[in-house]
Amino acid sequence: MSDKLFNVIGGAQNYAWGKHGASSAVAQFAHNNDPSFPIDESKPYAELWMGTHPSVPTYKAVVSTTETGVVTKTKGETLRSIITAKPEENLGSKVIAKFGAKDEIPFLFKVLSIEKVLSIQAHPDKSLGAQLRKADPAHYPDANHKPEMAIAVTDFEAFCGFKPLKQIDHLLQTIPEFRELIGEQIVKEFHDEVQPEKKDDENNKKLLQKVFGKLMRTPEDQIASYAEKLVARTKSQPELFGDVLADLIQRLNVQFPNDIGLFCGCLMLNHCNLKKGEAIFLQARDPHAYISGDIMECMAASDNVIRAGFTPKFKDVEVLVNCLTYSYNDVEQQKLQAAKFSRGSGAANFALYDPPIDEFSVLQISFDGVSELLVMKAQL
Ligand SMILES: NNC(=O)[C@@H](O)[C@H](O)[C@H](O)COP(=O)(O)O
Ligand SMILES: [Zn+2]
Repeated sequence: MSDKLFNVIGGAQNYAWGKHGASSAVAQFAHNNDPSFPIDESKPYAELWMGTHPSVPTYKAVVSTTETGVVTKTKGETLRSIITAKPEENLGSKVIAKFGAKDEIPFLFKVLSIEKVLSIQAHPDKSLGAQLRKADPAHYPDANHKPEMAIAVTDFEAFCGFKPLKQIDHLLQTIPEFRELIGEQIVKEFHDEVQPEKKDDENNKKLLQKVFGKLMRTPEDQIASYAEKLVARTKSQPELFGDVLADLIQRLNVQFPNDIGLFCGCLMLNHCNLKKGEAIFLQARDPHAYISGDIMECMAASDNVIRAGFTPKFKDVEVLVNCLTYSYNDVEQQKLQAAKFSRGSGAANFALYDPPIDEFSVLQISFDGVSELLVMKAQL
């Protein structure tokens, strides 16, 4: 086998929101790849990283077979050191010229297995990534942007992007707790001035930022008391929300009681459901939060996350409120359709997930359920 095609051993992240033990796709994939990977039923296995990001090294697997024919794998050198040793050979001059690095691949590839909702978050673009890294290196581990794509491996749900403005206006008009938190003046301004039919309109985005900013700057104790009333209303007047939204608020309230995410996520962001094989693409500065399911995720090589709700981790509310795109769209527009792969042939089925960025595309190769491979390449 070519020395350029080799098996790697990725690294797992045990974030609290991950599925536990062997129910986690992360634990299954890691153990299937490396039988010495221990699975502890009491532990969450949230992410499996494969890439050259220094936060979680990936290793070349050293495969050996014992006299009795048992295949064992041990960690060899890191993928980062292999690339650094021969950058031209391993990355190619075009990738080096395009992305400027000689010690890393331009993307990071992950498996995520989600039991509890992830943080309401966004990721910086390149200029903000560099600023955050310089200003706050403790919370921002690199200077890169982090556009990302999620491909559903099982049924998957997520918040992605702001709801259509008409839906937000309707919720502001009909849900007292939401209306009172935002305040009559902004609610009226939004209702009178917003023009939902206008796509990508600057004034619409300013009005949306006013609503979101007012909400996100509300003191936590005030949020908690309003959230308690909101959850009670989903039970006393579910018709105001619709069954799906009422259920979602109740379900996430169990995970993060009286959290601001019940307002900024459930009432302002699109609730997106993906079937296996469907995908969403999140530009830098798009608000999102993954809710449940197993996915393959590919992103630019970064771990910069700007959080503001549904999380015990560091929240950077002002940075988030000031950086978002405030684009708004319906759920279907958020999905990324797989394209035909013209160079594919033979018995396999090919699906190309090709987002509008340079760092990666993802090619899914499946052999009628026998096995599926996901291959990435930097677009040049
Ligand atoms: N949208 N998904 C991602 O960005 C993942 O790659 C991140 O690693 C997770 O969002 C991190 O989530 P927490 O900050 O632990 O809530
Ligand atoms: Zn994200």
